[in-house]
Amino acid sequence: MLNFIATGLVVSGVGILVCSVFPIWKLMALLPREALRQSWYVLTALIMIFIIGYTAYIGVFWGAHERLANLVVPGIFFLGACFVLLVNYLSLKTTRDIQRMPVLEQESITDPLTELYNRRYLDRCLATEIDRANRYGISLSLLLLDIDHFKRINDSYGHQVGDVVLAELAQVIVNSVRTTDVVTRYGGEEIMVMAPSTPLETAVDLAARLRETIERESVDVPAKLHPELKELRITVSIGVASFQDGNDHETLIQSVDEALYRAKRNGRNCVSTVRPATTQP
Ligand SMILES: Nc1nc2c(ncn2[C@@H]2O[C@H](COP(=O)(O)OP(=O)(O)OP(=O)(O)O)[C@@H](O)[C@H]2O)c(=O)[nH]1
Repeated sequence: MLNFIATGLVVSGVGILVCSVFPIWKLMALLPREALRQSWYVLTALIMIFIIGYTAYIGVFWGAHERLANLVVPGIFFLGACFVLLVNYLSLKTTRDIQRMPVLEQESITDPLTELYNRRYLDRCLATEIDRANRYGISLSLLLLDIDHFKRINDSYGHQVGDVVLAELAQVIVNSVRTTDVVTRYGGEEIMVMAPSTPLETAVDLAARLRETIERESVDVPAKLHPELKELRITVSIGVASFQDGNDHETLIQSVDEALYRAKRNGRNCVSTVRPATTQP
């Protein structure tokens, strides 16, 4: 009976060691060429030597396990094999997690529909830019765009068409601003552009240019979403606000929100600031 148990432990150990090679193969496929591969080849070679050693042990000590104490070595063999499997599996999992980290980080700051940055990212960037503006006296402006009567588009053509409109609008905006500007999906159909080193007048010009471009360009609607509707035209209202000494995050956001509200109140499809000046189409 004890011989049977000892053989069972060692044979199971061999099986576990064989299995422990698979995580290494998978892990090596994930690693960049030659990076650390040598070490994993050495580990694989050691596992092969262990397997030979385990097998030799069975042959040499066949039928020699008559006392309970004789099970200590087969027991250690078995647990050693479990240890190797666990270490290899955890190494594979850790490597996968590390490789996924940049993807997860990107996903956590990206809006999936528009592929713009999300509000979390804006808050982070805005805090940094406000610090910079405060310290070095650099200008900083925000533009808040809101699609006019977007509810009507959703109600008339469906939410999927609304989603297409949002995604295309996002691309138009991204293609129209500087690469240093940060474009984010701020809310449902609101898009915020943070323009560092941009004074109010320049930001208002940018907003006017964006408004015109959006009014001029039509949104292509895929036939499968709405067979009769090939293209759709939209307009946006834009609020603009700039950083002034002593402004904090909340005040700046409140100002741009207020400016957008003014633009809506002034009849939509226009640009407005918290100051009285308003540019009409
Ligand atoms: N398709 C789609 N619609 C959205 C999304 N997020 C918000 N909305 C819709 O946006 C609409 C916003 O409606 P309102 O706040 O009444 O604004 P509006 O109709 O654009 O009117 P004004 O802003 O006053 O010109 C609602 O119908 C929301 O359901 C989205 O991700 N996809």
